[in-house]
Amino acid sequence: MGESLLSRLITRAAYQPGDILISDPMQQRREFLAQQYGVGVTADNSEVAAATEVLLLAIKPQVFESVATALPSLGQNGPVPVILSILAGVPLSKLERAFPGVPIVRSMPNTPATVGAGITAIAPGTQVQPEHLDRAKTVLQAVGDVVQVPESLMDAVTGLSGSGPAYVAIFIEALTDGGVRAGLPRPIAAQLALQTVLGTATLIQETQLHPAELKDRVTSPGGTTIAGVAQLEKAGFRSACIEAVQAATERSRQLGS
Ligand SMILES: NC(=O)C1=CN([C@@H]2O[C@H](COP(=O)(O)OP(=O)(O)OC[C@H]3O[C@@H](n4cnc5c(N)ncnc54)[C@H](O)[C@@H]3O)[C@@H](O)[C@H]2O)C=CC1
Ligand SMILES: O=C(O)[C@@H]1CCC=N1
Repeated sequence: MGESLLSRLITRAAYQPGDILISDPMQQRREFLAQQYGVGVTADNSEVAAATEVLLLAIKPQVFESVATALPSLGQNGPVPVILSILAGVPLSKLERAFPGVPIVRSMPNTPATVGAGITAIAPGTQVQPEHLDRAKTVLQAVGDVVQVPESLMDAVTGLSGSGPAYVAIFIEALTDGGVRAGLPRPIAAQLALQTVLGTATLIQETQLHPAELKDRVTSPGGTTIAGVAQLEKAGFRSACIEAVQAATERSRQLGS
């Protein structure tokens, strides 16, 4: 996810590669990132503690405690940076205990950020002033839309839009398989499935139609669509989507505890 944000930030010239320093313990990753994006790299997390504007935390929640404990105090020799955390589940209370007095913005982006079509929810911590929030938004708006939510809703956001690209990808893959089963060559089925999802999302976005209204317009009496819809309902498609978001939300809560 860190690389998704990085690639778009550089493409949009929100930051110059020379102004970015990335710390990663894997040599292969460091070499790849330096070569691909021209950014500075280090294996020493404490070097990123010298960040002056934004310190993006993009590690796994499971290693947060050990990484945070090993970092020196932030802003020792200059301005205190805003910490922008994208960690699933890790609450502001835990982040603020690890970095006392530091402005922290908890956020949940998603992978369409890579192509500037992401959506990120943010929740500011207790030390965050309007200028800190602006700084965080500048980073995140370079990769898509930004919405602010109460922190209590961040796990639900993680279950929906954070994890959602995987659900949609499975749907596209499954539609493609359906086309293949119905006799279409796979490349054609894949193109039809992808453009159907993309086109429907764009149609709903541009017309502001309620999804149910669009469904009704496609569904001719006694026609093909209602036959397909009936099968989706029989297989519990809606329930599967609702339960998927719920399970991911609960997992997000677990990761932070
Ligand atoms: N993958 C996604 O779609 C999204 C992920 N996130 C969050 O982003 C974070 C990263 O997730 P992914 O990108 O999926 O994982 P990832 O495994 O692809 O990336 C984690 C990176 O952290 C590095 N790393 C491991 N230990 C480290 C340490 N001690 N110090 C510094 N770097 C270290 C790894 O080498 C790797 O490059 C997680 O907290 C996740 O909850 C948030 C939104 C969406
Ligand atoms: O699967 C995960 O834990 C991360 C958080 C949201 C999307 N991917």
